[in-house]
Amino acid sequence: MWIEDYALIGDMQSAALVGRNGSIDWLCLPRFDSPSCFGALLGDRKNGQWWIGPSHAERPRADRRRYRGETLILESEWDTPTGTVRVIDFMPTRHANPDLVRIVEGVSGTVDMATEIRIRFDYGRIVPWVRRTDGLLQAVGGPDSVWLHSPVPLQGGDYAHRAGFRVSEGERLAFIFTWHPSHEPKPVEIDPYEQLTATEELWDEWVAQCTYRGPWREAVVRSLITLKALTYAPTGGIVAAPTTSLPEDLGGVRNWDYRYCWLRDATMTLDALIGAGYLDEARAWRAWLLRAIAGRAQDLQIMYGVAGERRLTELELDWLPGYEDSRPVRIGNGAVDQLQLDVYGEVMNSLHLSRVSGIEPDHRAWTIQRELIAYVEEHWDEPDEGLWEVRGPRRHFTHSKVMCWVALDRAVKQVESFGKAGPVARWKEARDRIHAEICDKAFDPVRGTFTQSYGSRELDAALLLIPIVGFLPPEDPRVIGTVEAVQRELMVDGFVLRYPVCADNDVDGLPGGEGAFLACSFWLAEALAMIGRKDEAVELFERLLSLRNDVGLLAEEYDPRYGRMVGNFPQAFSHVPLIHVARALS
Ligand SMILES: OC[C@H]1O[C@H](O[C@H]2O[C@H](CO)[C@@H](O)[C@H](O)[C@H]2O)[C@H](O)[C@@H](O)[C@@H]1O
Repeated sequence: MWIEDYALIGDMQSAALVGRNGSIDWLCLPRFDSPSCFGALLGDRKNGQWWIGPSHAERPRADRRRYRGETLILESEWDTPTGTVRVIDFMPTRHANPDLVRIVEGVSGTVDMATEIRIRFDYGRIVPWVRRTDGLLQAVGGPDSVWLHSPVPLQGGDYAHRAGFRVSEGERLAFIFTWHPSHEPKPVEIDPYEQLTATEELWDEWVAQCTYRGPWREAVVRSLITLKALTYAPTGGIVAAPTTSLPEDLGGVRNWDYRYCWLRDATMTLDALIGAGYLDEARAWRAWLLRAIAGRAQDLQIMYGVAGERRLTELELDWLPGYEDSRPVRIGNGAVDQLQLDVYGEVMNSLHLSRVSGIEPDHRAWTIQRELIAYVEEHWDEPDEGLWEVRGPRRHFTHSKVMCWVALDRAVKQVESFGKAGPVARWKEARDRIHAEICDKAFDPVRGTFTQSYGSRELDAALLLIPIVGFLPPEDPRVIGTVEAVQRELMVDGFVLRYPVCADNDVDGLPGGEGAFLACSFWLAEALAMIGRKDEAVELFERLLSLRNDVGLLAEEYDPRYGRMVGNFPQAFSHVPLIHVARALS
């Protein structure tokens, strides 16, 4: 199954990937970052999978797939020689325990169906004990337990459970899969049809708040729903993606765990949500942020767990072969210990935007912001790992310095526009010093472009953010020169690489290549619009929209070598700039 063959369902605490053939290949419970109980995505069906589909052929692909209206309820339909059948997949809003519901619905004629379920806890490693209790199937392994309500009798064998059944026009059969801690009593069973209605209403109400009215509404709304699905409702934290180790380089080692809250990705997500009218999410995220980073500014991390956890130790799961043999499969993320100075700018910018959008002030926020600014004043001139989280040596990344400028600039604006207290003259002086140093050390006057780091020749697509964050005005020749250099040197088949990745260029300290980074391609569209080249911007934007899969989802990257999406999926970092560009071009 290609990455673009998957659709997302979720309950804003975790999410599942459903394949085009009706197979659920990824689900971690009870949280996004819990061990998987369906892990076939990173191995095979023996690592956990639940398939439902017509049995006239070997696991046929659905003929049609869509989300029901503007919701996260997935409908897959198969036309078979004897009739048409629909499978409705969704995860109801969480009550006591997480549920996954699969309703098989006869659309016309009569269709022979089959199902096969293999529950494997702990990322495919634990084969549970399975027993029948009160007409349900219960699987237990360590801390995890699952109860499965099946409307048809299941037969066990070869460590799986299977059934063949028939569904006729107008008939509905509901399967309910409920996870709960294994030491607790049997969970209360939900009514799947009531939950279907409730889930639909929930999404309808949420989407009704969207303020975007431009020509790309369908793409914007689907992206917003995806971002909402990546929000961990109990805390307000936002994960970068619901998957780990979907490779950036098919068969390669660039496989990372994205089931955490990056300050960078989350602040950008929040800005997109605020821009579309979603202020409650902004309030919840600000509260999450203040709890997560509470303490000393020097202890700030660039990412946290969904509840603000700080220890995200990176481990390799050697029993999983990885997606299309892309090893290693990693959980945790070593980048947690990196110095990435840009996050200070992103956090300051986001809190500034919240205030500009009318979100009521939180007195604790300014105290923390002042601590962050003090840190920036002391450390902005240090080398760091940068927003691309390079695993090579630290450098003076231009983007990091620009974002330190942003941090101070927004602090000054907080004082000047909102009457906050602070040493504004000192901050202005530091801000201007950083500006001057960047223009002096990161600009190549011969090629007329900013470069990735001080003194380097490499380009970096993050430089496209220079006009977007207001470091220089769009009409500045240095901005135009940088945009044109990115177009000349970083574009492959109409999309943008984040920086040159090739054998003789070890920018990131990792072997192998990678695809075009979708966020960067959107940034180029936004920068083109800003410098007045709107037709080119629209053309690039439309090209990017055409990469979305049949249900409107984007991974982190697109690899023109294979014409496939690569990297974790769906990725907030790709959907966020889609929303920004649609708004900018509208
Ligand atoms: O390229 C190496 C790094 O790749 C990952 O980082 C990328 O994803 C992050 C989450 O979306 C994003 O914030 C960052 O800008 C991207 O470069 C990975 O998480 C890192 O561990 C890895 O070093």
